[in-house]
Amino acid sequence: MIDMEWCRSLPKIELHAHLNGSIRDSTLLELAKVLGEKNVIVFSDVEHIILKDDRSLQECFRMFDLIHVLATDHTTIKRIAKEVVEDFAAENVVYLELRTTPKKNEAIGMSKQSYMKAVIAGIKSVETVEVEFIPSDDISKKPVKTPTIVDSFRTNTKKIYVRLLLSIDRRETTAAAVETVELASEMKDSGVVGIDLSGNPCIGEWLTVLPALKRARELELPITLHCGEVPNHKEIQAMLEFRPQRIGHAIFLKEDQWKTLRSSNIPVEICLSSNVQTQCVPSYDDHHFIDLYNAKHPLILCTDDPGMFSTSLSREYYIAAKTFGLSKSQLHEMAMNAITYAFADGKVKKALEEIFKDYERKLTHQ
Ligand SMILES: CNc1ncnc2c1ncn2[C@@H]1O[C@H](COP(=O)(O)O)[C@@H](O)[C@H]1O
Ligand SMILES: [Zn+2]
Repeated sequence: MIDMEWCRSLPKIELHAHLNGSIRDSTLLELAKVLGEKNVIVFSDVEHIILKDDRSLQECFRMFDLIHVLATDHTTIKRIAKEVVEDFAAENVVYLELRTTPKKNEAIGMSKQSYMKAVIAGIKSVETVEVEFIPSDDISKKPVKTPTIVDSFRTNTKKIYVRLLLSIDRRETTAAAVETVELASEMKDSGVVGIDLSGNPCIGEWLTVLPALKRARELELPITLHCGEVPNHKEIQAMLEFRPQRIGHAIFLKEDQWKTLRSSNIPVEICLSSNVQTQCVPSYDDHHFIDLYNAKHPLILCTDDPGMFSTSLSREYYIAAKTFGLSKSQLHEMAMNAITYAFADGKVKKALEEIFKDYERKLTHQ
């Protein structure tokens, strides 16, 4: 029988998770309390908003504006990055491609660079699990031999690979978007593996961000786009023609756009809870996951915003199993296939394949 425990024990690959959408409620409440005491916000109003379930898509973006008020400074960003990695690792996520929008805030001396430095400091300060983040310098500094990821699984100590995507917010100007892309390129040796386009899909124009995405392509940075979260067919068309390495969501595609997607083989990051809770998809049963799955289209189960939608990657696998009647071996295969679509290099992918092989070996010996 497939239960949550089984889904948790399965090694998993997360390719679509936003840092500020992955914050624990308890941390948000704690941050809100501090700002409430300083009279920056009214705690009781904010408490109610944080604990609310089932937000519409537009309510989500209002919530993100609030989160960005609560989690502004470097210290808080560092703390959040640490907790988010620990939480994913606790779900047996063995490779996490975490995305975040580098933010500038002159009032507190924050630049896009210093924001990212705080994120990286957070990842490096994780305590509950071994983090493989920037292998070359990290490992050479370690005095004792670190176990390989396969060793870790044999002894049940955990290890997680973490890589970063820098997000462009659709509200940003072309210049700000280009700045993010240039920063991503500078940070290729610091764990950044690609670019994401996200933000409120009702705001911003494709042509505003296109120069930045073209620049990313010139710099050989893989790209993933939030595509079709709202029925903007002209934009969906332009995005598909751009041929990104991956897309997220892919909800409101017209018949001919489905055909284009299918023949393009662009992998789709599927976020079941996110799509249903925001009412972009009426129910799990109606989700396009199953059409893509049956058509053997490349897809990856992801959380989007586990904090915002009170979910986890294990739970997303469980929902897929329950809704679409998938077997253990189908879930296992889907989790393993995600390796192919990660933006990490070949060496990391090989190590991840080993983890899955080892997991299989363990299963057959049980
Ligand atoms: C629900 N579906 C979604 N659609 C589009 N963009 C989303 C999103 N969920 C999150 N984001 C994007 O991620 C930011 C929060 O994380 P970071 O501050 O970058 O770490 C949001 O402000 C939004 O731009
Ligand atoms: Zn997203």
